[in-house]
Amino acid sequence: MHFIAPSLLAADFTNLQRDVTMVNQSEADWLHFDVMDGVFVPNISFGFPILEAIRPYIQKPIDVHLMITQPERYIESFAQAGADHITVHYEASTHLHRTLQQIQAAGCQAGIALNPHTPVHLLEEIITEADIILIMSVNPGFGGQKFIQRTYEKVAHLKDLILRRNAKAVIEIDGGVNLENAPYLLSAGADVLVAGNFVFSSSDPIATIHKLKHASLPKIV
Ligand SMILES: O=C(CO)[C@H](O)[C@H](O)COP(=O)(O)O
Repeated sequence: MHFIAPSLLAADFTNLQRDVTMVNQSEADWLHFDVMDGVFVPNISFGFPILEAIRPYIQKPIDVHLMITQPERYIESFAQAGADHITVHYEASTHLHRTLQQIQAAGCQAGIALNPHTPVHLLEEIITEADIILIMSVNPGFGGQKFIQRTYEKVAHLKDLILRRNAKAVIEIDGGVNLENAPYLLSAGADVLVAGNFVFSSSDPIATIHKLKHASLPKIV
């Protein structure tokens, strides 16, 4: 069964406790937490104070996605603030092998994110060290963007690489995920679906999470 990770970026920031409670009551598996620095991506989101504020209330693992330059400078701080997983961008970390070790030494699961233009084959020498590979299915920086169709093929390539190298990494998809593309992403090999606006802008977020959680593979006729 796949995992669902609602993205806090799309929550109502004037009602964070209500939205975190909704995630607790839902079938969501993780809470996705997007950190943007205004340099690696053209937007600034939130950081340590919000993570520390929600940590006592959220009952699910917090999946921190660092869209920041030189992420290695902040690994221990995010772990101390309550992160369970820390994902850094392939494009942002010069010594990625060392950064993954740093994340795991801090007691967190270590992830690598790929921008839409970054090919999967660049992971060949590092795939066995990662716990999570996050495929960006939009250009990072903003919620509510249109899903990039080419993602399906990329997920299938990544699944092949994971199987070929006997790696343990799970495949997470982030950006524009909805009930139309979810079955095809799962069919291509996705394990975790991040969903921001599709969940938080829906009239019944708990029901929307339920539908994503029970999305089935497309039927072949
Ligand atoms: O990483 C992100 C943006 O950079 C968000 O997690 C992602 O965009 C999810 O939001 P939505 O489901 O609304 O596209």
